[in-house]
Amino acid sequence: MKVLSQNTAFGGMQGVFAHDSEACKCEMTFAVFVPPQAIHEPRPVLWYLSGLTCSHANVMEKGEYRRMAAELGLIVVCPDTSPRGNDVPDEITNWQMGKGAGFYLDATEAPWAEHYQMYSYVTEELPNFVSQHFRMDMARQGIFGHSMGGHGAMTIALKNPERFRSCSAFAPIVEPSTADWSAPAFEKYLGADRAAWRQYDACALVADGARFPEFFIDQGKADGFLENGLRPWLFEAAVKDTDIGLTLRMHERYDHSYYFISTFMDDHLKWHAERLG
Ligand SMILES: N[C@@H](CCC(=O)N[C@@H](CS)C(=O)NCC(=O)O)C(=O)O
Repeated sequence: MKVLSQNTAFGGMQGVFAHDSEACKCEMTFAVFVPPQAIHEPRPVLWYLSGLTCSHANVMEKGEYRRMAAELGLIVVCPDTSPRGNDVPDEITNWQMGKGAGFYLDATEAPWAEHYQMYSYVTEELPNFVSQHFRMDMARQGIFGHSMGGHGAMTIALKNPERFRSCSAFAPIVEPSTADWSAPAFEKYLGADRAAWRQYDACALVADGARFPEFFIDQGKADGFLENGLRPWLFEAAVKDTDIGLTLRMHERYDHSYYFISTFMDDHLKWHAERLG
């Protein structure tokens, strides 16, 4: 593991690390916050998945999670949003495809499939790797994220309910297979057969029988992507006649930015801590 930076914060450690990923066939960078309690005992792990155009750094710099994570004793891991490097295909002028837009899926179509294996990377390779380096209690894992990362968190929780005890999201894309800003990417990554898209779509997963005990979603009403990209009411409708719990908070005046995320970050950390023990 390459140490890119390590800084003391709130008695714990904020680090940025890199490693060679087999799944993505490139070097991947990720951030880990280790709370002071992890010096003495393994602590619960919270995975934060970021949105389009982001790397590990956006939430680390603007998410304001460290004070509360240190207080609650939560390890927070922030992966990148796509494979990186000169060998990795991209659409340079399209921020909704390629680098920074991995959508937390395993691509099956050329030329994307060779590197864009973000589902396997985030659910298998990275957890196996980081748990060897930090004092993590892997029996207590939660997952959350923003926008494309909210989609990632919700689909990963629905597909792995035995693994995660808690899931929440800021402004998630709840039905990416029908949203303007994700359906074109799904077609390129997964091909034209929409049946293959359903495993990466929270609403479709619920319709197909996937279950997770409860979700917590915060959404700003002044978010410019609300109507065409995010549409949390679709998830509300999807879970309506199921036993899936949903706390959906719609906030006047808040937009899609990290000003919104950081405002409600403490609420999300507490939600997870209550369920992770
Ligand atoms: N580049 C897009 C905006 C993309 C965007 O808002 N990305 C969100 C995630 S979907 C984000 O977190 N951006 C990085 C940041 O705010 O630090 C645009 O010009 O409309």
